[in-house]
Amino acid sequence: MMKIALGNDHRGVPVKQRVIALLKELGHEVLDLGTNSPASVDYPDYAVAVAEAVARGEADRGILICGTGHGMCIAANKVAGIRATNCRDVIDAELSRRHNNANVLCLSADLVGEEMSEKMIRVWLTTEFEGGRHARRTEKISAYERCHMKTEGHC
Ligand SMILES: O=C(CO)[C@H](O)[C@H](O)[C@H](O)COP(=O)(O)O
Repeated sequence: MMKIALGNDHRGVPVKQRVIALLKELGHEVLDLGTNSPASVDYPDYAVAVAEAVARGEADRGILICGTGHGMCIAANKVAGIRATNCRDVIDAELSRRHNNANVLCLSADLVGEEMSEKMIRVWLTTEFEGGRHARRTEKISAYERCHMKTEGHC
């Protein structure tokens, strides 16, 4: 079982409640980093909070939800050690694990139904990274991070 950090903007609040119920049903621990209000917020604040929790090892994986998933994905990938992918179907979610070892799953609250989001989460949580040639590629990303990215601390 894993500890999953969750973050969302105002558009993701209802989907997040479904995601929490699913994760608990599957026996995972949830670290809910907000928001839990319909008031408008800025997605980078939640993307970075979740990404840093995963990068620091405070959570095993992260799930982020905004209107499209794009903003969350762009922001989360600014944190060293994060491989966030914005997925729209089950194959997408599976390949993001098998080939990319994705540790943050970004979801669209507006463009993907809750049933599909649940299916993607089930697959994403249970699919292993294949390693091999894919590990060589993710290691190149890690090498870039080590050379060019700050690994801790905010500006
Ligand atoms: O980040 C996004 C787009 O890439 C998300 O869809 C946001 O949820 C969206 O931009 C928020 O927009 P709003 O009009 O302020 O609700």
